[in-house]
Order: sequence, then structure tokens, then C-alpha cells
Amino acid sequence: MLYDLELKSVGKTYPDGTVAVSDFDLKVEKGEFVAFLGPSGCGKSTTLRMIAGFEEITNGEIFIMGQNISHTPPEKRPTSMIFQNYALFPHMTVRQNIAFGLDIKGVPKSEKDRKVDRILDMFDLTEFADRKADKLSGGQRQRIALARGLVVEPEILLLDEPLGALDANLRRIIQNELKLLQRDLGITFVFVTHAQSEALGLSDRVVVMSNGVVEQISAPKELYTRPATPFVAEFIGSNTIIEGKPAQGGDQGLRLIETPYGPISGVGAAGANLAVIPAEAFNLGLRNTPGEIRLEGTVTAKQLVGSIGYLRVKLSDGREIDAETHVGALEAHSYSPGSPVTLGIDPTSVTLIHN
Ligand SMILES: Nc1ncnc2c1ncn2[C@@H]1O[C@H](COP(=O)(O)OP(=O)(O)OP(=O)(O)O)[C@@H](O)[C@H]1O
Repeated sequence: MLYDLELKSVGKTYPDGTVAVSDFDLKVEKGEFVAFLGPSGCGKSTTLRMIAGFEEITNGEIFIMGQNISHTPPEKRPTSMIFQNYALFPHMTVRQNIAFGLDIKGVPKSEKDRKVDRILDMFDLTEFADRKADKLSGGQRQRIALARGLVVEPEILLLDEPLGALDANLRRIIQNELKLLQRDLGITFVFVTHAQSEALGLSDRVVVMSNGVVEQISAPKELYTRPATPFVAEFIGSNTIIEGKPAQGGDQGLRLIETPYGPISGVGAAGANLAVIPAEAFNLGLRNTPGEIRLEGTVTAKQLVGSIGYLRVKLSDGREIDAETHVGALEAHSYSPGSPVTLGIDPTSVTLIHN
């Protein structure tokens, strides 16, 4: 299969010895929307810059449409990059900013004008075409940056926290636009963000990184329901992680670990010793389903937010965990602080991983 983008064991060690990225493997299909997600300093931007060609790779190889472009200069790669601060030329007009990439490529004037006019129209920027870029709002600048990236018709659009400078409202609007645009154009998007909701809401697959290493590459839902590593289990969503020892047993393809709270079964690999329980997997009370896991505790806090109810529960050893449930389930009982509570968990919603 020919991938639009393929990273094979890509690594970057900066001249000062900082290992920013190690052994990054990734295969992206044409038209996919992939997000790099992770805490500050985990190597997201470095990886994006290596794909764009702004940063030399020190290990591995990068392919675009099967061509090894590892050492191809940026302007010769079929990529465009959009930066967080948009990097517009403030004293150039909107039209000049958008035409910039075409000028560099030496596109003839008539073709250039046609392409710029078309994209100005697509982004509703025609009326601002002759205004200087520094006389525009944040949302308009964001659109110009996108238009400038897309006018050169890249195979892959690389976006480095492109919505970071926008306020929350505008950010949501542009997130929507971005997703629609990507679907319409069918261009591959690789997007860097440290905002979880953005990565999970926009992308087909998310690459979770920590300390220069890929932790997991999965569809958003799978990151939530089947974290593969302790880092992902801590970083994504709200999980309770319980340590135990691998044990014999576990029905219907499930595995079992012995924990201080009793046996816990779940979905996972042999030898796994951590049970990851999503906050929304806790049921208030038992449902007496096969293999149901039971945790006894005392309510320490309750909060209702819209249709979601949050319960903080102290287990027998003093550890506090968070359970999330539909508000109706919480309202049916008083659950005031100090009330005893039994939490039931369906083992198929538990993931067992190695620490
Ligand atoms: N030019 C450089 N020289 C040395 N080290 C660098 C250089 N640029 C980045 N680093 C280091 O490489 C690591 C990865 O940085 P990078 O900017 O890729 O992370 P990031 O995940 O994009 O972070 P952020 O979300 O804060 O932008 C960090 O430890 C950073 O300090």
C-alpha cells in the first residue's frame, strides 16, 4: 500500500545533545486527519518540522507518496505548514500574503491570479484582498494563513497549533470549518496540539507522544476506551488505575489480575498488571452481570454538571477515585458525603496493561 506519509524510525537529536524524538513510526493514508498530542516539550513540533523539512532528521527516513524526501529541501516537498502565530507578512496585503508561496514557485501571473482569486472566494476573504494583513482580526488572519497554505495545493498540510492564538469561541468555530474544509479537499492534515479535546474532536487518529516517544496511535474513541500505556491512561480522559498481579482465570477471553481490592478482570495482554477503569465505566450499585467487579467505598463529594454527575469515592484503604454517571442515576439516591456506595464495573470496559 502506498501511504501519503510514512515515517520510519525517525529521530532527532539536537546539536546540544537533546534527544527530542526517537524511533517515530507512522503511516498516514491519503485524506487522513492525524493529530500529534502530548505535553509541552514531548517533540510534537520537532516532528512536524522534520516532515516539513525545516529541521534535519538525525535518524530514520521520511516518505511522501512513496518518495524518500528525508533530505529534500522544504520548498521542494509537497507540504505546506501553518504556524501558531500565522507568520503573515504584516505590511503585505492579504492577496500578496496568499500569493507568496506561488511566487516562490515561479507560477506564471495569470495562473497565480486565478488560484488566489479562487481561494480568496473560498475563504470569504475577497473583500479584504487589498487590505494589509496587520489590519485584520485574529479569525481573519487565521483564514489567510490557511488560504496561503492551501493555495499551493499541497499533498499534506502541516498545522502547528494553528488555533492556539484564538479565543475559545472563535476556536470552536474555526475547528468546525477546518474539519469541513479537510473533508471537502481530501488533503492529508497533520495537526499538532496540546489540547486534548481538539485532538480527539477533529482527527481520525491521534498520535500520543511523551518525552520524544510515541506512546499510542489510535482513533480517538480507542484512546479513551483502550489506552495502551500507563502514560495514555493518565493523560487521556479520567481513569482509575489499579495495580495488581497477573493471575489465572478470566472468562470469555478476559484476563485477570489480583489487586488489593479483589480480583479484577478485563481486556488485555498476557502478563499485564494494571487495571485501567474509565470514570464512566463505574455503575452505581451492582447489575449482577457475569464477572462484574465490585468496589466498596464512601462518598466524599458529589457534583452535578449539566447531564453528568460526578462522584468522588473513598475506597477502604483511603484512596479516592472519580466516578462519572448520568445525573439521573445520582439523583435517584441521596449519596451525601459519608454515604456508603457500591460501584459495579463491567469487566469488558476494563483494560489491563503493563506498567
Ligand atoms: N533548537 C533546539 N535545540 C535544542 N533543543 C531543542 C531545540 N528545539 C527544541 N528543543 C527541545 O526538544 C524537545 C522537544 O521540543 P518540541 O518543541 O518539539 O516539543 P513540543 O512537544 O512541540 O512542545 P510545545 O507544545 O511546548 O511546543 C524539548 O525538550 C525542547 O526543549
